[in-house]
Amino acid sequence: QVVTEVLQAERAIHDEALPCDSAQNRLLIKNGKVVNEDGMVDSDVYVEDGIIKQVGRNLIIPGGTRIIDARGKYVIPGGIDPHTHMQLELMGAVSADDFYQGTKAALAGGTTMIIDFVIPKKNESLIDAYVSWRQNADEKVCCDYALHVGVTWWSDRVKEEMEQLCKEHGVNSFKMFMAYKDSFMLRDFELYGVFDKCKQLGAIAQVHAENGDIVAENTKKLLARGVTGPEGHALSRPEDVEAEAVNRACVIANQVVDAPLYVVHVMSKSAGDVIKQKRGQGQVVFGETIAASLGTDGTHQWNRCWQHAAAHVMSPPLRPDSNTPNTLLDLLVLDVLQVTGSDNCTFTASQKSLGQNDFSKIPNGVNGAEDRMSVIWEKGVHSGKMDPSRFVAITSTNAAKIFNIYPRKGCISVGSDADIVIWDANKTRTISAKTHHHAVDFNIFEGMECHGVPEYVIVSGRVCVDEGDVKAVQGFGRFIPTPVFPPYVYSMVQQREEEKVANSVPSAAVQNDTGDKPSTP
Ligand SMILES: C[C@@H](CNC(N)=O)C(=O)O
Ligand SMILES: [Zn+2]
Ligand SMILES: [Zn+2]
Ligand SMILES: [Zn+2]
Repeated sequence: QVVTEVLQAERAIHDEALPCDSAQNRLLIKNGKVVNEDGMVDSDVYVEDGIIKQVGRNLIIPGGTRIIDARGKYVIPGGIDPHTHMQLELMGAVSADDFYQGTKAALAGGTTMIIDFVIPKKNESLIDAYVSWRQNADEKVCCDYALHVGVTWWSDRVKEEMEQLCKEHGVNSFKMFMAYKDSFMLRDFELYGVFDKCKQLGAIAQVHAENGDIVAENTKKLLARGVTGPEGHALSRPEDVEAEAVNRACVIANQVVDAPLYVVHVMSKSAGDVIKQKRGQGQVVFGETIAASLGTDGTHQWNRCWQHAAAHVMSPPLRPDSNTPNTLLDLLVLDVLQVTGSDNCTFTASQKSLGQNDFSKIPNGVNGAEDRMSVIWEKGVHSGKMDPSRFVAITSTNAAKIFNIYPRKGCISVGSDADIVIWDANKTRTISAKTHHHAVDFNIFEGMECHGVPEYVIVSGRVCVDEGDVKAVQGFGRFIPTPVFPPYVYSMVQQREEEKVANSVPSAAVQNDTGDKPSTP
């Protein structure tokens, strides 16, 4: 009851905050090339009251409409970043990008919606954690957002709260950690129970896939041998420690009988190969990789500058194999992986120094929310590996479909929210901590020149990046509920269930005339 009142009160405050004077209200985007995941067309887009009202040529529009000339530019759906950690308390620090600065940075890069993670402490109520995340986010976000919820412990109460979150609070996805032993990690039998509950609820089960026991043992051994630097982090959790957990999560999800699975931050070829194999066997499993794994690699963890190396520490680690970025891009082209996020979880140099003498104490996380789309355009589209439609699919549409907010989000079509980016493919920008909008003094893509720059970023019809100038409005973003049973995820699962029922002829019916029992298969 209290929770509902808090949320209702917030929503009321929030809705007042949505200024919509007429000048902001009507927009016509002319002469652009509209790109959706299924194709591109030269077309104009008319927006009113935050909604796309018309798409086509020679549109009839009312006076007082602001006109943006998108000649020579792409008009794409606003990016959706399904993996952020704004102001997350982790390993003794709070991530530096809060919901204001982090979403401002996201906007600057062309992302118009984030999905952040509520991460309850062990034995903490999931609902209480959710309420505090909402209170932190609602008053600060500059773009729309949704929430995944972490399941960091397991009990009947957790089961009930998962159900409540799905039925009353617009949550349809839960993240389980197979690493972070002694803090968030769940055991296999617990994963089995959570996956089963997710399936009953029509929710998406997400996993952070690393073998937490092996990481813990390797860490002890490395520290005992005097390896305390950031390189120890990468050495403690090599690729096959990730791939093993991906495989185990898939096996458990399969044994739960077709529980859909979403593997977050796939960081290696080995993990990608497991997903390729499981999808090839017909398992409903989705793979997400992140800007960091596409734009840089793990060699930096051996950098002689401690701060430089520590700034690249995240989990699963960036891989020292310099072919990894290209391999993961190829998996995105092949639809082995479907989604790109940022896993934006930034810590300043002084926060990273908590692990000065012990790599296992370096707060895990890197930046990515601002640079995700430009990095992927440069590495994916400008390089000729994928076309603009595939870029839209992996940076926006697929996340919208998986988390069941499509076509409200993730496409340029009549009736969709007016979350639109006018994208200049010919313009370049050089990424730097000196110019980025993050709250940290380091950027893992420092010096990288990217083709693909957002010229305008429009959120619910409001121009929040205007000819490159970021005009973010604190608290303007809204919480977007994500409904259960996304067709993109569950239609195949439900079809198989029906088939199974239809084909499971009752045993009595097959009893032959001698009356003996049919032999069991
Ligand atoms: C805690 C969070 C961010 N940190 C990271 N990926 O290293 C995660 O594991 O996704
Ligand atoms: Zn994770
Ligand atoms: Zn340095
Ligand atoms: Zn994460």
